Amino acid sequence: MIFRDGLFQGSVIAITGAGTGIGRTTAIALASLGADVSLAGRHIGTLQETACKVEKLGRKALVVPTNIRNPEEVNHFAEATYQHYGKVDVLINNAGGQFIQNSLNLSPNGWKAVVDLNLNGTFYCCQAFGRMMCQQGHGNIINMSAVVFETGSPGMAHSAAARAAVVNLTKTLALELAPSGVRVNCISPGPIASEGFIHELPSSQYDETIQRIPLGRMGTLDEAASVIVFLASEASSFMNGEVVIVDGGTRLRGAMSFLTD
Ligand SMILES: CCCCC/C=C/C(=O)SCCNC(=O)CCNC(=O)[C@H](O)C(C)(C)COP(=O)(O)OP(=O)(O)OC[C@H]1O[C@@H](n2cnc3c(N)ncnc32)[C@H](O)[C@@H]1OP(=O)(O)O
Ligand SMILES: NC(=O)C1=CN([C@@H]2O[C@H](COP(=O)(O)OP(=O)(O)OC[C@H]3O[C@@H](n4cnc5c(N)ncnc54)[C@H](OP(=O)(O)O)[C@@H]3O)[C@@H](O)[C@H]2O)C=CC1
Repeated sequence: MIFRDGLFQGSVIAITGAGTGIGRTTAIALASLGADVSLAGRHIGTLQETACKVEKLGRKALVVPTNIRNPEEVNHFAEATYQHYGKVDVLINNAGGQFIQNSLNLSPNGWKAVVDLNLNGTFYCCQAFGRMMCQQGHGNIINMSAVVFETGSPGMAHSAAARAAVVNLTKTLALELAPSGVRVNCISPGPIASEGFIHELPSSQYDETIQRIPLGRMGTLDEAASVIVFLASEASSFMNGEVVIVDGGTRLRGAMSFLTD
């Protein structure tokens, strides 16, 4: 990490999807820079593994198993975090995902599950933590989109639509919450070599995906996490309602299809 030691000393940071991939890497990076963290996700086992790593760095970690598709569980995540730490400086809405399917074959429930996760879940978290941040008079929310928000993406209609909505939600919240001292930004990654992405990507598409990335490789977990760390830090203090694209230039080549037939 190129950030200075102790950058987040005294900060409390809540992260969703913190048991794996970009969320886990970000939580550990922030803890290594001094932050105490509150970790959410559905699976307690992976969250506890992240918590162990955070505690080995000498920082505190609260584990709150949460399905962000459920607004009551999200409210509990926010309340438990505030009760435990007394404040939250930054919320990172990292949890998300989808499955690849042709639009015409998507079931209503499949569409709903992905929109619920990526858009509604993000909104519930923004609302629950945003209320508390506005009361405390400061805060910083970082949402997760995906580069497909801009290009569209065959095989990802549900996710691309939800990610575009997250960008718009970010802008509206940036305007609504700014007078209360809360800023809201968004990161939009392209292909990042997380286990989740590699697992979801049909193996027959691996080589083609790499070829489509102008930098000739997928981004690393650290390369996604370091942009989130920047947005979480005061180095970005005059950024609000912004979308930071981290895709090695992938979007410049247009929409990427994930369909195999
Ligand atoms: C240019 C680069 C762009 C990169 C863009 C983004 C990349 C990434 O996001 S990388 C992160 C990768 N990680 C994931 O995507 C997580 C893996 N996905 C999932 O865990 C799931 O797909 C889910 C979380 C999105 C939803 O699963 P789940 O909670 O288990 O869903 P339900 O059991 O509630 O089922 C609801 C509904 O959805 C249908 N469904 C679920 N998974 C699939 C599937 N793999 N294929 C087809 N359909 C699926 C399921 O059948 C249900 O529908 P009905 O059967 O009609 O009830
Ligand atoms: N890797 C990439 O190329 C890109 C990734 N992204 C996005 O970045 C984020 C992190 O992805 P990445 O690290 O790659 O992949 P992962 O699959 O490792 O991360 C997804 C995380 O979301 C959590 N999650 C899923 N559903 C829920 C839910 N209902 N409630 C709470 N948590 C949930 C998962 O934990 P659990 O299963 O325990 O709930 C998991 O930790 C995701 O939003 C992803 O869509 C965006 C663009 C590109």
